[in-house]
Amino acid sequence: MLRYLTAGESHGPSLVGIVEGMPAGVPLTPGDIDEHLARRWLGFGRGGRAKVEQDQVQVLGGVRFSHTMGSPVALLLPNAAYEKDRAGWPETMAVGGTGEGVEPVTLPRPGHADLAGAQKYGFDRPPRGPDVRPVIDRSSARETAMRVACCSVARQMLRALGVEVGSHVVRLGGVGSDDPEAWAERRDALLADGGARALYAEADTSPVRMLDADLSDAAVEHVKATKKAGDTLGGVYEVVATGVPVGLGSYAQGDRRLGGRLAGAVLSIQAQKAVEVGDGWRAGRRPGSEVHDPITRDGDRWSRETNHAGGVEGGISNGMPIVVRGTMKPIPTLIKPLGTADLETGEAQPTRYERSDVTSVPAASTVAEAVVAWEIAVALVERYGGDTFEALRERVEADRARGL
Ligand SMILES: Cc1cc2nc3c(=O)[nH]c(=O)nc-3n(C[C@H](O)[C@H](O)[C@H](O)COP(=O)(O)O)c2cc1C
Ligand SMILES: C=C(O[C@@H]1CC(C(=O)O)=C[C@@H](OP(=O)(O)O)[C@H]1O)C(=O)O
Repeated sequence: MLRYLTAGESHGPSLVGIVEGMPAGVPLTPGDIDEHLARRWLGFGRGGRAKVEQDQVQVLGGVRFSHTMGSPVALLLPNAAYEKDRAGWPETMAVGGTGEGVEPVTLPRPGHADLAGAQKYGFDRPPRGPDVRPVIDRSSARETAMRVACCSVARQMLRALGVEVGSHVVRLGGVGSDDPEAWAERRDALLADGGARALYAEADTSPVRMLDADLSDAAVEHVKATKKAGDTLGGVYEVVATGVPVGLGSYAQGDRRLGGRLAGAVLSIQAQKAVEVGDGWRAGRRPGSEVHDPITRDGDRWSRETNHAGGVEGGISNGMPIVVRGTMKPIPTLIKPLGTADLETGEAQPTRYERSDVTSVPAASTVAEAVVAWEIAVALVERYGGDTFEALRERVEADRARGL
């Protein structure tokens, strides 16, 4: 069984991660992980923290001679912010510190985890509060850096099997579209050329990870204007996986269905509010004759004329590219104040602004890539078994030889 856990606070010393169940023999270097960590920082609209962090992972266990060993892969990612950002913090906010001199935060932000988290863990009242800092520190999407690192281990396994996962942003606030027909031609040309890796490489050349140059320019202007207005933006992105074998997931139990697992993974990312698989919402508006993909026999392979299903039928991968779209809400920290109330006094107050992203949709798209890759890897190891990578690959190749 493949699984991972992350730990660590956004303004603590480090993030840590453990990836358990990776087969022995997967090629892996720290650079393979750093590639995706750097991609997570791409994207116009991020705030001051982007200038502080230089994410470079340390691999502390589970890898020797640039290959996994079947033992847990242990990862460490120091937070540069801990030392660089706030003078005096490391001492007073350390595990054994007193918090002295660090002002508590008592104005919870609408849309962030502040209030619900403080109520849940008792930081809304003495003796632990009122102070939402501990909530901010773990609910922060800083955690996605370690998630990307953990999932990158799985991506290396997938890559060695010819499976790639990529993404691109299709809407930033009011700019872009939710209709896949608007970008299908460009996307499919890239996929035909170099699979999902070509898709993400092309998206990475845009400051907002959009494929269309005019839209990309318009989105940058939209982010600038939104920032000037003291506001924030959400958006929509699409994740595509290519080279996925037939037969991952199952209809046999609800929790084994691939669509649910992919959707759950995307919604597990901070600030993600909706997911579509294939045609998604549009499938509900169209007759069956325009939604179901005609089956064809292509040489020794079964195929589909179209891919409205997004590569998943009956909760199982069907060999077509897997297509998932996610919607991210706007960032909850705004320069323009929102209404809140002070945890100490209950008095109505406007929110207070500290540095923040204006939009993080481009970053979120890379995190979604990572978690989609992870779910595909989990389903792949479930189907093919995974003590050694060589045995896994042999089984995948045997299936491929019979057209799966
Ligand atoms: C990559 C990424 C970066 C984010 N950056 C910020 C940020 O700078 N400021 C902020 O208030 N929220 C940011 N968020 C959103 C919050 O993390 C998120 O809204 C919060 O954890 C509450 O969780 P929820 O939105 O899932 O309810 C970011 C989210 C992601 C995925
Ligand atoms: C640190 C990251 O994102 C952070 C996510 C985040 C939030 O509230 O989710 C708030 C901001 O952190 P800070 O308050 O330190 O500026 C973002 O920068 C990261 O992506 O690595």
